[in-house]
Amino acid sequence: MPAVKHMKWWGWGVEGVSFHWEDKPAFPAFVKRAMGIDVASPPAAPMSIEQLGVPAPRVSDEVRGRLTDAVGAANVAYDDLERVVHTYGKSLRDLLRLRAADLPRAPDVVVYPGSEDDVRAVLDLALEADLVIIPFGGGSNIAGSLHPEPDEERTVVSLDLGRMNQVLDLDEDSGLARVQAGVLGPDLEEQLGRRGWTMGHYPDSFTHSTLGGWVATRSSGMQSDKYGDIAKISRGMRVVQPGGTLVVRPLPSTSTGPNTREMVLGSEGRLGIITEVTVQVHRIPENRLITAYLFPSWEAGLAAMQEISTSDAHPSVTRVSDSFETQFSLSTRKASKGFSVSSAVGNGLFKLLERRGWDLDQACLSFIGFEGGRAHVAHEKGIVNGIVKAHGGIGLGKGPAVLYDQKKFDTPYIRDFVLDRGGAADVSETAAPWSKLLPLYTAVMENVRKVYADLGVTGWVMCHLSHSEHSGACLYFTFAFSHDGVDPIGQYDRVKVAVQETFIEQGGTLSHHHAVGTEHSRWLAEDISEQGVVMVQGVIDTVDAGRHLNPGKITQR
Ligand SMILES: Cc1cc2nc3c(=O)[nH]c(=O)nc-3n(C[C@H](O)[C@H](O)[C@H](O)COP(=O)(O)OP(=O)(O)OC[C@H]3O[C@@H](n4cnc5c(N)ncnc54)[C@H](O)[C@@H]3O)c2cc1C
Repeated sequence: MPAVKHMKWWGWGVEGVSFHWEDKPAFPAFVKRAMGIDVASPPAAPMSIEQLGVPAPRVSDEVRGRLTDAVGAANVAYDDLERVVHTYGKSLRDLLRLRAADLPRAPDVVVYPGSEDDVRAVLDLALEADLVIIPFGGGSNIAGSLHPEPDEERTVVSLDLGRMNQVLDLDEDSGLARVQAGVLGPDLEEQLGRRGWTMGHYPDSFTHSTLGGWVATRSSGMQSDKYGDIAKISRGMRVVQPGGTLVVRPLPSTSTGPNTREMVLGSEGRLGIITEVTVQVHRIPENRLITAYLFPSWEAGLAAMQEISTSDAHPSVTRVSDSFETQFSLSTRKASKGFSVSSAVGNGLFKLLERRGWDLDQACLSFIGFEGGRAHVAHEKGIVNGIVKAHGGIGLGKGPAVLYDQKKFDTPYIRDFVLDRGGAADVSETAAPWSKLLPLYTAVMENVRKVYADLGVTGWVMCHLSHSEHSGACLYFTFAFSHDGVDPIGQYDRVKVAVQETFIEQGGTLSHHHAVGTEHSRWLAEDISEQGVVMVQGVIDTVDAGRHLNPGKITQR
């Protein structure tokens, strides 16, 4: 098979890497209190791929022959491991299904095209032989955007773009790079970095997600405050569709509407296969600085973020955790390095804050990022320091922020650790105007705790604000509980529905950056109106009348 990197079939990240609590002294007590989990309890026995009972591939000899003709025998796979890796994304539901050997339908074949001509050949075959195509990037989505419909009778082809991973052209005058859609985050930044450029898109899933996947899910990276989300970064694209190839030229702006670029963003494979994207790139900044702050309350932190968003400072990152996420963050700090509960208490900071009247259980940790020339960074930091002070916050310096920056891509491994010990954890995020954020937050926290009480489970819910815009921001909730072992998916559904319904009731969107998929599609009409769904379905039906492209996602049809 081609040398395309994939994650573990049963969890997050690369084989052999996992979360360890032994060097984090506060973690055992925290996870016991939050979820009732004993870190010393033996983990669930690892499953073998044979235990999944993967359904046999349904592919005629003729289709096998023609797929080989289209991309070469070395780039077509029928084995169980390849097909399982390409069945699900990484949502909690996906992982629980795998652990329950719940695999009603897997792709019948995985195909690795090496060029846009290969993609065209596979799509033309799909139209002629009535096959289904599901484009695959890194498989990191958490919205149920990948799995075939359970009752799909046609042959399902997973089209993995992983061989198409090159920066094709860099227009340095315009700051535009033409890039193949299958490139993973680190490979993209490495190719741009060699020439002194960056795209600046760093989702927490950066290491295992692709440019095409980001566009197809309307992704947002942690530095979106400066670089914009993928909708802003992507200027041009090429999309192989049943009727022809959609070409969106990389213009800085246009009044030609309705906008086809906007239609492809978030289309989750339903409007064709994105083969190339022309993205906005920037010279690597002279300085990159992330600073930590501590606020006396969530309300103070939120008010400060709002003021920063409308100030003359334009930080690259704005993030404040509520007190619950702050406690979680402190529990995962290593004993010996930088800022930790013990070192903070030891150096008297917390005692000083208590003397000043702080309730430390309410303290909220914040990270603000700055990028640019030295004078520019100093100027912006000065503005932010003033705003933080005005809202009662204090600066903690670079120490804790350096640690945050180093471990941000490791945090996802914690979920597998928890899953192995009878726990369930997932996230839901939304965006809403500033005026609605606090009531929305309060309602979500109350409603999740009510569900935990109804279910009789020990659970935790925490939140941070990030991705600030002029008119509002994203609230990102993480929920975790120890399930009863009998019906974890049913229990997860109760919590997830409570969160999502509260988002809609309180004026938020169903997701700020995780897309619709199948996980959020039941709230689509409430989010974009019934007429909005009619328009979206109309575009899908026009482009793909035969439902050959990832059917069932976004609109459930
Ligand atoms: C731990 C974790 C952290 C995460 N953090 C973030 C975050 O910070 N920000 C964020 O935005 N998201 C985040 N996500 C969600 C996920 O990483 C994004 O949705 C990402 O954009 C998916 O990219 P992918 O390449 O993995 O796509 P996949 O999961 O492979 O596919 C997602 C969808 O896009 C379609 N697709 C993929 N490639 C193409 C293509 N070339 N043409 C057409 N359709 C295509 C697929 O058919 C599918 O419908 C996170 C997920 C996890 C598990």
